Amino acid sequence: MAEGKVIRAISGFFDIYDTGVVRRCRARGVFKKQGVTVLVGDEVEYEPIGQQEGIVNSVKPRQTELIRPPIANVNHVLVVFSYVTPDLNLLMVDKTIAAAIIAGVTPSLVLTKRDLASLPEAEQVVDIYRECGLEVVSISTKEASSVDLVRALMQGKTNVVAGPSGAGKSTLANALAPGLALKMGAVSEKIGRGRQTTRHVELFQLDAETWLADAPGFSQLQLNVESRALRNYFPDFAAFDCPYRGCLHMDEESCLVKAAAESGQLASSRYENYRQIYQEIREREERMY
Ligand SMILES: Nc1nc2c(ncn2[C@@H]2O[C@H](COP(=O)(O)OP(=O)(O)OP(=O)(O)O)[C@@H](O)[C@H]2O)c(=O)[nH]1
Ligand SMILES: [Zn+2]
Repeated sequence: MAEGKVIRAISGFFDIYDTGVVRRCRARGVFKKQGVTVLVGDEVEYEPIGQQEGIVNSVKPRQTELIRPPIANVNHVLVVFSYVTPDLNLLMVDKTIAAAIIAGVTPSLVLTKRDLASLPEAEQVVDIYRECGLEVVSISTKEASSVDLVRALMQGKTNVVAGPSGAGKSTLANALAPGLALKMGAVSEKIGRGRQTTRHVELFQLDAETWLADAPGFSQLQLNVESRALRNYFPDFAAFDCPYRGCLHMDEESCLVKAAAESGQLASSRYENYRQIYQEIREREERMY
């Protein structure tokens, strides 16, 4: 039995990559009955048929599974935001980082348009997220040295890019892999400003161990978490050991996270954004029950 990786799914067929060769495969007939799904990113066992085809026999257990975009085994999210045009929105940055951690995927922060940003402001943001334990790069997408920094972050991982429109995601993809960006560019032109639904996730190989998922129309990961669990996905809060173990870091008198934000030991934006995201999830929960 051979093993490979699903890099594309097209109307009932799965393109399986195995040591330099891509085969168009079908899934075993019983998959449907057994409720087995095959996702892009899945590691599978397959039975080769001739040189170019095969049958997928089994799907290996997934490390991670993103729901939107539907993709398996991504282990790294490049969270791409620009300093300016559009202006950096730290609430959105914090949401995206939390969403990645909730999905079990490591986030790294890529701050673009460094050439247009003011230096002290830029350094402050970099510091906030390094304090959270993230890898942070501050780049000008058009400089080769910047692209090398990002490439180093991605090395050996299965990567997906998340970030708002205009942050420089396509420009970055173009610099990383010219062939890929051509495809991405063509797509975004066709779909214009509208929400697209027809194109599928696809994995592109950057080198032997490095993959980049192209998920058209995707910019924001979903926050699949209960309000009371949100605190577990702000790793920088763990340094402050609130006496009340169930502390939600909201309005508890003895909260050390809140105190740290007030004294400047913790970035106040991180704490304010936590509160905001907590409230948003609470409101969603209240509407549900
Ligand atoms: N000055 C400067 N401009 C940049 C940089 N990176 C990207 N840009 C420009 O910013 C604009 C938006 O870049 P895109 O790569 O299209 O952004 P995107 O995130 O792919 O946007 P969507 O396709 O809408 O999701 C383009 O005009 C780029 O040339 C940078 O580091 N510095
Ligand atoms: Zn607390």
